[in-house]
Amino acid sequence: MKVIKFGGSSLAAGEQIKKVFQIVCEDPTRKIVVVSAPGKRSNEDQKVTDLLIQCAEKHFRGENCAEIIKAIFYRYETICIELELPMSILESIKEDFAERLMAGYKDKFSFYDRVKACGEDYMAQLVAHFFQVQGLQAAYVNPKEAGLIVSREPGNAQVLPVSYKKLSNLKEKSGITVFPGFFGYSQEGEIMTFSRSGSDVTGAILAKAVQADVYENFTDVNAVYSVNPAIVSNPKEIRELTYREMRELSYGGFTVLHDEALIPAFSEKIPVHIRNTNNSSAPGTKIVSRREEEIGPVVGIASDHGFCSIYVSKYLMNREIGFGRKLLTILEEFGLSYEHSPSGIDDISIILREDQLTPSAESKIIERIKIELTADEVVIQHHLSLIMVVGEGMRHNVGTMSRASKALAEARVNIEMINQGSSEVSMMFGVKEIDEKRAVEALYREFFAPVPV
Ligand SMILES: Nc1ncnc2c1ncn2[C@@H]1O[C@H](COP(=O)(O)OP(=O)(O)O)[C@@H](O)[C@H]1O
Ligand SMILES: N[C@@H](CC(=O)OP(=O)(O)O)C(=O)O
Repeated sequence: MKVIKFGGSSLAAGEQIKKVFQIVCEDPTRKIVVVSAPGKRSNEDQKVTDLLIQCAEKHFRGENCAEIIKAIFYRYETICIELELPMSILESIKEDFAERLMAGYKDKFSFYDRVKACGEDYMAQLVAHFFQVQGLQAAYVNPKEAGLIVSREPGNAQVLPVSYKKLSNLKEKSGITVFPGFFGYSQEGEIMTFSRSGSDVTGAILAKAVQADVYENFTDVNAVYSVNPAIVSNPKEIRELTYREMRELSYGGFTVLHDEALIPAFSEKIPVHIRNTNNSSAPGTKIVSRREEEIGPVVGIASDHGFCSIYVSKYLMNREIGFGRKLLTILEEFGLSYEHSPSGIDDISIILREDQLTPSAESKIIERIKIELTADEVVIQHHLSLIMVVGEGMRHNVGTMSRASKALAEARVNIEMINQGSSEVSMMFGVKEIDEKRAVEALYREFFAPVPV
């Protein structure tokens, strides 16, 4: 049995949904279909999820949402027209939406989640209906009814282990199950979404629950490329990656797959196959435990911006028991999560996403570190990008770090910090945001091919 997930780009318009139908019909083992909300039809377009977020925020502020609601339903109406579906299906969806806006809520973020989840929920209902009209035995299944129970963390939910047993019953269902991605229900019965792009996570959870032979993730690219195609044009396609490599790369900025989507698949050793809805004959990229082909030392270079670093130095820091714990406790008390913490004898840097910090929190943090830890120096550096150079081959290959740093030096990129994961599968370079593109191009040139700059 295969679990097959289609991203927003594969569901943006009727034309795309017809391709989805063809793909599902091509293989009778494709039994569970996870869908996202309609994505962008062009670069200028908006994702339905983004429209829903704007709507929820406006409604929460007590502003008039008529225009934005119109824009949301225009997307579904267009799809119904393109698929020749009866407009009556939209009526029940519109009623449901009005109820969701009006019903009470515990807090702002759980209200947002209830609205955000509509994108996937309505898409799954339309897709199931379309499949039925085409003569396929198909049914929409709601995550609550199926037992997808998640933690009560609005916008950042995690699946609870209790879900798997109940979800495994989906295996027994006849016909095609059409399942909305991106959200589950808390134990109290509230809708909670995963973090953005979380339909990938739903697909992986279902693949684990039903012990699928493969989790197919259909998107709009022929493969996972060795570098983001928005940075380097026509980059090399990757045929096979290990779970570990893909997790590092997704975390590092390969938005093609959510980094948390690898965890359920990895624990059950279910291969993940990234494929293109617009070119289903392309071989795609397989993500597996062990790679047949020896590539490397580097398989991919990912990058992301929007980081800052808190640099703390104190003479004899290495001898002070509990220094790191106390520092992290201060950050914890401000509700901050951190990404990396490269350290030296007398100094340590904590790297975090800067959108978590406000200017006032920033000055309070600096003050507390200076006073409570009697630090000699505390400096926050903003606008950093992190570049992850990833490959299993780096573990038994000498000189990769020196090749990377030489390439960066030749491109006149100053390395702000370096960190090598203990697994030796990745190296991280912190650079200024303005240098990110140049740095990635230089590393790509060094490890893969010449890049016209
Ligand atoms: N290394 C990479 N390989 C392939 N695609 C990448 C990579 N890095 C970023 N992407 C982007 O990921 C996009 C696909 O992910 P996403 O937009 O979330 O698709 P979907 O709508 O199918 O969920 C691609 O169109 C591409 O722009
Ligand atoms: N629609 C949600 C969840 C998702 O997975 O979308 P996509 O498959 O388009 O990345 C979002 O935009 O975050």
